[in-house]
Amino acid sequence: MTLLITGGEVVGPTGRFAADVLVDGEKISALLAPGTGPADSAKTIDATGKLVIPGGIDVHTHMKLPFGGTFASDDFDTGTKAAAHGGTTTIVDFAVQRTGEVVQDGLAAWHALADGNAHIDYGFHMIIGGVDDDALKAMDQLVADEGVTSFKLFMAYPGVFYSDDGKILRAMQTARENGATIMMHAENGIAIDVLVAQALAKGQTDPVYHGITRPSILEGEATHRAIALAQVARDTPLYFVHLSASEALAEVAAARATGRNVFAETCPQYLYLTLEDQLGAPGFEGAKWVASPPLRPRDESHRDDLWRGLRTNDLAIVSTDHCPFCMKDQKELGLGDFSKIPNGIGTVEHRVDLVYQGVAEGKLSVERWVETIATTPARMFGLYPRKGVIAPGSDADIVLYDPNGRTTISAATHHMNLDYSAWEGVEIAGKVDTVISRGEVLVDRDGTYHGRKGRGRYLKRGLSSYLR
Ligand SMILES: NC(=O)NCCC(=O)O
Ligand SMILES: [Zn+2]
Ligand SMILES: [Zn+2]
Repeated sequence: MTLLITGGEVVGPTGRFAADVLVDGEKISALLAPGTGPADSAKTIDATGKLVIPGGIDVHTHMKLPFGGTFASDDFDTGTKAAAHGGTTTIVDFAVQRTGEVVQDGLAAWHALADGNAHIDYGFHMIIGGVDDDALKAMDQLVADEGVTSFKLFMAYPGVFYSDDGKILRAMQTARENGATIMMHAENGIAIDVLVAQALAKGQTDPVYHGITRPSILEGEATHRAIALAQVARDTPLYFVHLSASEALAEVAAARATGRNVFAETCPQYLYLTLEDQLGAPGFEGAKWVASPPLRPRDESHRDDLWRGLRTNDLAIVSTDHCPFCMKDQKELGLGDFSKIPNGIGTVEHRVDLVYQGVAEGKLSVERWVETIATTPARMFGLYPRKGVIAPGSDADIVLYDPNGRTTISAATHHMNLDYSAWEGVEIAGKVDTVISRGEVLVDRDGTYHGRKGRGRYLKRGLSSYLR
């Protein structure tokens, strides 16, 4: 079946230009001069006045992540349907291995969660929570056979996912040999645990102390240490997830200035929200925004520095770290003890809009918007050019975006399985108009959903094509 998208402005790595897009089946078949497409297409969509962009790719989600005695409230059905509504047509989620567990069993468990349930295409990173000889061998096997080419390590969460510097170095050395990318949660978890215990001992139990006991300098220190370890491992490609702090960004920028394979993402919560305004909300309300790293102080330069980092490409990607927990029965596990609040914020449905708001406010070009939400995620994680670009031969994952539309975010209208919105009431000067996945309209102009669970396919990812 052919689909012709007419009258729009295509946005891609080479800039923005007027072109019609011809889709044949699941693939883009041609970009055409406006008005020159075939008259007999089975379906035509008028994209006049719309931006025509590659489907969003969110490379950091945690559907059903086990955390703090519960599980993230979105599964691959609800979470990927919500993603589609927000213009994301691919996610890369995190399969989990803990100390003593077999890596391949963790991957199989995530396939069991996702296969047959996802509405959009998906891949997996692998969390390595227990670095040992078997896990290091498994990394090679996942790269060679399973299409898992990126592995997340944690310098935080002692006793849960934490790896010491020796384990990190061994995993980096393994990745250096098999071509994988190491993804790092960079916070000094050992020092943070001391600060947490001291706060609780003083009766400081409100959510805001989650932020106060994870100071940004301890993200900066861990970032520096991880970069040094990667250098010792002969410049293993190193990607910092959910970077939140100026100090961490400065470390990444310094390493990149010397040509190192160091990359980083940030997330919308760090671009917009703050310790005082959200985490410091009255009573237990701040639990809605408990995530690690935490939201940073309003009057420090973190948010401005992160937007600048997105412009300079010291920050290459915006992902969500979508890890939602309902207030009822989940976040409430931390009533009276902030350290028991499950960590995570739900944003997978709003990333495309929230980053576009940066364009609307003059903080980001429309080209950088597309690069950071779709093209670079595809290149960084071995999905390009199948995904991440409007080009002949690429999957027909296409979003029409209305720069003249308006969006108001609310739990009353969102599709995530979450009993509140971390973004309640936020106004976006723009709107996702139509969402197409492999040539199929999932969300049409009036918001009707046409997708279905199980249509999403597992993506065996290649190695990064973004290395310096
Ligand atoms: N970030 C967070 O608070 N929860 C998800 C797990 C992780 O990314 O560290
Ligand atoms: Zn993390
Ligand atoms: Zn995460």
